[in-house]
Amino acid sequence: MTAEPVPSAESPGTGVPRPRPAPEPATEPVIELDDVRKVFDVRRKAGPLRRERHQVRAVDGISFSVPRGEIVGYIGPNGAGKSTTIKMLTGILSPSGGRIRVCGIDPTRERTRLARRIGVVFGQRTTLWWDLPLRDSYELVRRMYRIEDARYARNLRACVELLELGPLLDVPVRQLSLGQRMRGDIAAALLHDPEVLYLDEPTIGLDVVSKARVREFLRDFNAERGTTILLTTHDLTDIETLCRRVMVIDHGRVMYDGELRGLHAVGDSERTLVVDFARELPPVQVDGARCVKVEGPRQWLAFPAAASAAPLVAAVAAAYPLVDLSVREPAIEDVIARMYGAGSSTGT
Ligand SMILES: Nc1ncnc2c1ncn2[C@@H]1O[C@H](COP(=O)(O)OP(=O)(O)OP(=O)(O)O)[C@@H](O)[C@H]1O
Repeated sequence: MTAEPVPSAESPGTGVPRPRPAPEPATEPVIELDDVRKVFDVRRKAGPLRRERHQVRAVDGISFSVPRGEIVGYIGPNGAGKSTTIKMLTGILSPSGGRIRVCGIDPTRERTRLARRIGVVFGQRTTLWWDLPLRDSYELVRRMYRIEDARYARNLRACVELLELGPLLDVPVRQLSLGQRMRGDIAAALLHDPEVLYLDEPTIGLDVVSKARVREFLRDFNAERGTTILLTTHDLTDIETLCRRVMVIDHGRVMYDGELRGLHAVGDSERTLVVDFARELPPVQVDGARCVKVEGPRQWLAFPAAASAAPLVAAVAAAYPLVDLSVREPAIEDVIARMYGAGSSTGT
């Protein structure tokens, strides 16, 4: 955030300097929700000729704030209320109650003004023009947002370089692979320099290499530009790589708000060390882990997700003929299920 210099001021007619307003703190919230609710009225069949009205509380009293520059993981089971929250944050849906401010703007009242300050990427849908080459889609984005030439050229150059889009610029969107299209979509959302970026499942369906590339780009972009990011995902590695803070939503309420490590501790979840030995061995015995599966020379060792893998790797390597290893994260659904088993909590 750029702090504007505060001009000195005098009280009218007195000549006595008025106290200056305090400068905004560096951690000024850029997203603020206070007791936000969204109720949908739906009609459902109650007989051959009868329909009854019914209310769905998609978001049921959510309050949180996100300081500028933070990346927050916004996770939860299907139907938890994540997309509804994001739609309200963009102004697509208006809340049934409560207060929302994004960059100080009420999204419902000033949706168009807000659109210039936010970017949105939906992993399951493209915002690009299917039959146009990427370059032409970006040109349309430039006109829609009325981005000045110099700024557009600078941002396009940065996105093309960092997302490796150069060879793809003249390819019609429909001919791009899912990973290429996703990188194209992310660039489209960033050309107008948004302060806030909403990412809804940005790595869904991508292969391991494409996922890693997208995550690396987002991490670097956030570090360089200080863009605030709200990330919805079912992939725990997205969260691990990008977010210090995670919020778990269920039934339209915040069930957890804190560090991922804390969520693991609450849910008592486990990671798995997958080890390949030089030969078949009986299930290995090491402190802090238990062997949960053996398949030929490969074994799966479960250990507490909040613990470091390093001592375990050292112990296995010292005692057994190790050839290769990898660490697998638990599925988000497993972490949340274990969290419910332990009783819900707030980590902040
Ligand atoms: N337009 C709508 N009309 C009626 N009900 C809706 C509407 N949109 C969402 N809902 C309901 O609100 C609840 C929350 O839905 P929402 O799409 O926000 O969940 P979600 O957490 O994004 O789920 P997913 O992970 O599956 O995308 C669900 O019960 C859903 O059926």
